[in-house]
Amino acid sequence: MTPDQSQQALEKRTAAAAALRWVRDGMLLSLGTGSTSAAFITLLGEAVQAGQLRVQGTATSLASENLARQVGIPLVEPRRGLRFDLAVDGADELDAQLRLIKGGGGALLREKLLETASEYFLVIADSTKLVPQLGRFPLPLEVVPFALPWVLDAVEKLGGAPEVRTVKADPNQLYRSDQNNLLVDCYFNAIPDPERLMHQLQNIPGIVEQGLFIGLAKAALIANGADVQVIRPGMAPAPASDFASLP
Ligand SMILES: O=C(CO)[C@H](O)[C@H](O)COP(=O)(O)O
Repeated sequence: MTPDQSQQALEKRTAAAAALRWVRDGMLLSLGTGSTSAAFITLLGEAVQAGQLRVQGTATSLASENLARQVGIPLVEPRRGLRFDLAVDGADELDAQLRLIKGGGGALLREKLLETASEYFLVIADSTKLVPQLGRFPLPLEVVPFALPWVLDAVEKLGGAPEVRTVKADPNQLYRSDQNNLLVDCYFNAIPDPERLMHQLQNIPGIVEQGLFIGLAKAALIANGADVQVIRPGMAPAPASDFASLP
C-alpha cells in the first residue's frame, strides 16, 4: 500500500466510525457495498456482538451479505413494505449537491433499490471522493447481456467511451453482477449536466440501472485526515462532532 492508499484506508474507517455514532438501537439498516461500507459493517458487527446495539439489516450485495453474516448482524430478506431507517454506503464520486456516481463495486442496482427504500441515505467517504464536477470516475451501467451491442452504440452517441468490465484477476473473463448482468464503465471525463445524462441513460433499453444517484442522499460524511465533515445539499459543511444525531 502506498502512503496515499493507507491514508485513504484510514479515512474510510474514520468516516465509517462517524456513521456508527448515529445508528440507534432497533434500527433497520440498508448495508452498502465496497471497502468503506465493509469498514462500517465490521464496526457495526462489533457493536452488535458487544451487546451495544440491536439492529437488523439487508445488504446491497452478496459480498456485504456474507460479511454481515460473519460479523453477526441479523439479516432481513426483501419483502413487500420493507423500508429502512437508515442506509449507509460509500460512493465513487460525489459533488457538493450530493449527486453521486456509484457502482464501482458493481452493486449499483441493489444499492439504488435499497437506498430508494430508505428514510435516510448517509454517504460515507474519504476525501478523494468529493469532486467539483462528476465524471472523472467512469460511470457504471448494469446491462442485460443481450442488449450490450446497442447499449455500447447508444453510450457512444451520448459522448461516452464505454468499456465492458472484466474480472480484475482475469481480464479475459467478463465481470458479472449479482444478477448475472454485465457492467459497462463509461468514460465521459466530465459530466456537466448529471440530471440530463441520467434521463438519457434511463431511456436506453437494456440498461437495467445506471450509476448516477441524484436526489437520494440526505447527507455525506467526508473524512479528511482525522476530521469528518458533514455535507448536505445547499448547506455549509459542518464538523460531524456538531451533531448528536443524524444531521
Ligand atoms: O458503489 C459502490 C459499490 O457498487 C461503492 O460504494 C463505491 O464503489 C465505493 O467503494 P469504496 O468504498 O471501496 O471506495
